[in-house]
Amino acid sequence: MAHSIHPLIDNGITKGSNSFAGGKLHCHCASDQVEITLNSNVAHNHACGCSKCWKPCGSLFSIVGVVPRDAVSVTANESKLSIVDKEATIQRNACKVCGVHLFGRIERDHPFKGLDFVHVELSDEKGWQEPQFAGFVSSIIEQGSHPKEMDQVRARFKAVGLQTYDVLSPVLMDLISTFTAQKSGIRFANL
Ligand SMILES: N[C@@H](CCC(=O)N[C@@H](CS)C(=O)NCC(=O)O)C(=O)O
Ligand SMILES: [Zn+2]
Ligand SMILES: [Zn+2]
Repeated sequence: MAHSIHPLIDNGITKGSNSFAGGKLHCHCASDQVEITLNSNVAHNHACGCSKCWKPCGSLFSIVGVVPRDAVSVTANESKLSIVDKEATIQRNACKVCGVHLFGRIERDHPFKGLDFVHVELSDEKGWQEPQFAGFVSSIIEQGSHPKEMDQVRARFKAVGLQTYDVLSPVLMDLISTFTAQKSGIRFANL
């Protein structure tokens, strides 16, 4: 298949480092780059096929992970940031000039509130957690991928050892449903 899944997947996955404690992200501008400093590695790093997550040019998927929002600071050119869609659950802060998304933040009541969504390929440092799974895989059809190519796309994730899901992984879906249940008044013993 001609299409790139994502540069961090296409040629096999490079494992991250458990001792890696963060680094800097930069947008794609040639000058006056927006710079984000992360004082943490990412968790739940994954490929996302949805239409809203930022993808590098020519790739079918985004790679996105989370960090505690307290670990995120804008350290240069903050004035170039703007929120892509203020109504979305994840408020994606993008560079107004190059379009790269620097971080996504949740302000409403949500199981992932307190975590920011980031793309570690925007960093030159090595050691970031490697992708753990692929989510929202079927969503690439909504952006024009042919339905008959989906088996091939899923096979390419399997070939590098990643499970594919059409929403999120079971761990994350269980977290979301637990939050929803607790909000409705259900109490779980021994959680
Ligand atoms: N099929 C839809 C799925 C969009 C979607 O639900 N994306 C997920 C994964 S990032 C999400 O949590 N979205 C919340 C948001 O974008 O604010 C699309 O591709 O646009
Ligand atoms: Zn930029
Ligand atoms: Zn997404």
